[in-house]
Amino acid sequence: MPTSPPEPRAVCLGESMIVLVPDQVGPLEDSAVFHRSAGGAESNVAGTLAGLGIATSWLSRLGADGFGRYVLADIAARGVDVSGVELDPLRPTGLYVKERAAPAAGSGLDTEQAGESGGTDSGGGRRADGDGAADGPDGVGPDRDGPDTVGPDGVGPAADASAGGVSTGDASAGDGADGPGADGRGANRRSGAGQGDVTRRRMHYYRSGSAASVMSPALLAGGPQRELLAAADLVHVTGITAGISDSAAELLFTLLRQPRADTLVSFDLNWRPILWHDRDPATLTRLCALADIVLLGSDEAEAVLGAADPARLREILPEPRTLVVKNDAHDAVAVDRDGAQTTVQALRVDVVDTVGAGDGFAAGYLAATLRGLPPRQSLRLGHLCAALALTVAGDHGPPPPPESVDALLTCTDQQWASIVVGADGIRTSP
Ligand SMILES: Nc1ncnc2c1ncn2[C@@H]1O[C@H](COP(=O)(O)OP(=O)(O)O)[C@@H](O)[C@H]1O
Ligand SMILES: O=C(O)C(=O)C[C@H](O)[C@H](O)COP(=O)(O)O
Repeated sequence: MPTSPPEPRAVCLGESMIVLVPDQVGPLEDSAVFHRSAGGAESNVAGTLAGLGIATSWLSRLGADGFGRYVLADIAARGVDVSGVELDPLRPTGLYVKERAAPAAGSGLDTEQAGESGGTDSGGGRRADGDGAADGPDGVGPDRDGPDTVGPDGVGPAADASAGGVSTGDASAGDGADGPGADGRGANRRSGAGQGDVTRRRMHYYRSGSAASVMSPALLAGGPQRELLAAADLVHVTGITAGISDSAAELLFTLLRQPRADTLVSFDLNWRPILWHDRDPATLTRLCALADIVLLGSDEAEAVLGAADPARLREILPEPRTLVVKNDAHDAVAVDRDGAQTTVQALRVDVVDTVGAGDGFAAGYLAATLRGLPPRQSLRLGHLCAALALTVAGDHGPPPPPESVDALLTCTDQQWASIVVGADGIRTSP
C-alpha cells in the first residue's frame, strides 16, 4: 500500500499580547468599554497555518496572569499547539490598545497606515504620534511604573526589557496628512477597492518588561521546545522579536545559526521603528541573511536595507532561497536565487482593518510552500489569507473555505483579477 508523505509541521516563535479595542470610535480617554482579543505577528501566522491544516506549534512566554491565560487559550482554540509556551510568574503579558478614530473624510483610502514615520512598534509601522504619555494607562501589570512617553518626534524611549515598567510605544494609524514617514510607506499604500470608509486605528503598545521580552536562547534548550523545533519542517520568526530585547535578538541568532537539514526558516522583516531607535537595524539585515525565506514590504525594505526593488534586494541578500517582496501596489514578487521573479497581484478586498494582513499573507504563502506548491500558487494563497485578515476587525481572519482553495489557486489570471473578498465571503465582480 502506498504511504502518503508525512504532514508538514511548523513552529512559530515570538511575542503575543492581549489586544484591547474600544467599543466606540474616539479618543481613549473617552472610551470606557474595551473588547479584548489576542494578537501577535507570529501567533497570527501560527493560527492561520493551523487553519490551513498545517500542524503548528507556537513558542513564546506569557505572564502567568489572566491575560496570559486568555491569550494561551485563544491561540490553542485556533488549533495551535501551545505546549512550548512558558508562563512567567513575575512578568506580565504584554498588551496593545487599538484606538479607533473616524475615517478621514473623503480620503477614499484606508488611512490606517497612511503617513507612517519612525517611532512605532505597531503592526505595519503605524505612525507614532507622540501622545503616548497622555494615552497610556498608569501602572500596567504588577509593580509597574506608568508607561514611558513617546517624544515629540514620535520616537519613544527604548523598549528596555530590563526596566521594571511596561513601556508604551504609541503608534498611530496616521491620518493621511502626515505624509510618508521615515519608514518610507506612502500615504496611499493601502488604496484599493472598497476601502472608502475604513476606521482608522492608532496603536498603543505596553510591552517592554513583558514576560516575552526576556526570551533568550535558554528557551530553545527547554525539553518541549527542543523537540518541537527538531521535528519542524518550517520555523517562522520575525524582526519584532529581535527588537524587543537583546536577549530575544540573541535567541534568533542562535536559532537561525543552528545547523538545519531540511527545515525551512522564514523571516518576516516586520519593521517596527520604535523598537529600533536605540538599536542597530543592521541586526535585521544579518537575520534576513540567515533565513531561507524572507518576507518583506518594499517600504520597510527601503527603510532597513536601503532598497525596494526586488532585483536590487536580491543583490543585497544573496543568501536566502527566496525573497518575497510586497509592494505598494499590493503585488507580491517572489525572487529565487537566480533572480527569476514571479509576480502575483493582490485580490480586491472590502477592507475593514489592515492589522494582520502581512501575517495572513505569510501564513498562506508558507503553507503552500510547505505543501510543495509552485511560487504562483503560493503567492496566491498568501494574498487570499491576507484578504481574509483584512475583512475582520481582529488581527486574524477566518481560514479560506477549503472547498474553494484549489479553484482559487489554479484559476486564470483573468478570473483571479475578478475576485473580490469581503466580510460576506468571496465573490466575483467584472
Ligand atoms: N488594500 C489592499 N487590497 C488588497 N490586498 C491588500 C491591501 N492591503 C494589503 N493587502 C494584502 O495584504 C498583504 C500584506 O500587505 P502588507 O502591506 O505587507 O501588510 P502588513 O503591513 O500588515 O505587513 C498584501 O500582499 C496583500 O495581499
Ligand atoms: O506589532 C506587533 O508586535 C504585533 O505583533 C501586533 C500585530 O498583531 C501584528 O503586528 C500584525 O502584523 P501585520 O500582519 O504586519 O499587520
